[in-house]
Amino acid sequence: MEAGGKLINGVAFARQLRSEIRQEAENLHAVHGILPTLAVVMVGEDPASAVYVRNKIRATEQAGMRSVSHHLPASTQEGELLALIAALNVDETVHGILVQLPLPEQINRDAVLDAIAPAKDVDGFHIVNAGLLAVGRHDGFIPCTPKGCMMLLHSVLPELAGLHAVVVGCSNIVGRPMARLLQQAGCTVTVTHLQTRDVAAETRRADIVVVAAGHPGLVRGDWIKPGAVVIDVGINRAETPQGARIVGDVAFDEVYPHAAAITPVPGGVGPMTIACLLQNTLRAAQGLAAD
Ligand SMILES: Nc1nc2c(c(=O)[nH]1)N[C@@H](CN(C=O)c1ccc(C(=O)N[C@@H](CCC(=O)O)C(=O)O)cc1)CN2
Ligand SMILES: [Mg+2]
Repeated sequence: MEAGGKLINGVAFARQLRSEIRQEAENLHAVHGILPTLAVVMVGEDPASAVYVRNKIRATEQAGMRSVSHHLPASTQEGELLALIAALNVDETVHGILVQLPLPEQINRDAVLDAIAPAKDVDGFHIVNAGLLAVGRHDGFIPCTPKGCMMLLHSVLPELAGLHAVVVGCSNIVGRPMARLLQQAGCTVTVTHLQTRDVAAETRRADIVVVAAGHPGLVRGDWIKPGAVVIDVGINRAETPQGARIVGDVAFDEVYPHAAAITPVPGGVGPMTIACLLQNTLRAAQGLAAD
């Protein structure tokens, strides 16, 4: 948290983490001759994905690691993508493989994610890594966004045991792994989803609210218990009177006065996603999944 403030600064946290990763990566290279290498695979022309992929490649190189980029056309068939992944799986110079999501609709996302060798699955989306997390084992890769959310939470709440956490949203990328991590940190966890009758009634009881719903401004001021910590994972493009902006799933101006600490969008969780990807890539190169 900023000194005396309640805004959780993901940019500053991620910058510090990236500088620590760079030192470790340089050490791995200097001492063991291993240059951590991330293969970044993108299919199609989604403009937001193109920005994220560019940022990941740049961040990898700034962290003293190597990236190899594979950009396939939107018409790519599943078999072609699976063949590329099979080649990357056996390429000993590649330690981490990332397939940017979303994929075009002719491609089965789960088939692709499960084709990545679990030891190179730095996104932590492979069913083996999801399973290891689900059963409380610490030797798999943890998905980058929930991993980053946990780091930000620990920065303002060193002890999470006994707290009540509510996770709004249950995607495989954020909500589900987030709930597992919170539970393993000792929280009592409620996960809300599209069928939840009264989401606000759940969040009002929470000490920690993590929102990953993909719905701009969903969480309002009166949904938050005074003193709760709020983590906003949403990234939504919105038209405002000031022009196009990125906004979260939390109505920030309403929630800010109630919260003890809150992540902004942009500048909260997003930068941590990329920093944690670098950390997972370093761990893959070190032959260690867990931290
Ligand atoms: N294979 C993956 N695909 C996707 C993931 C992922 O973790 N792995 N997550 C998202 C997109 N994403 C990374 O890929 C990502 C999104 C946003 C940010 C970020 O830093 N956001 C900034 C604001 C960005 C802006 O202004 O446009 C912020 O919140 O400060 C990083 C990574 C879906 N796909
Ligand atoms: Mg953010």
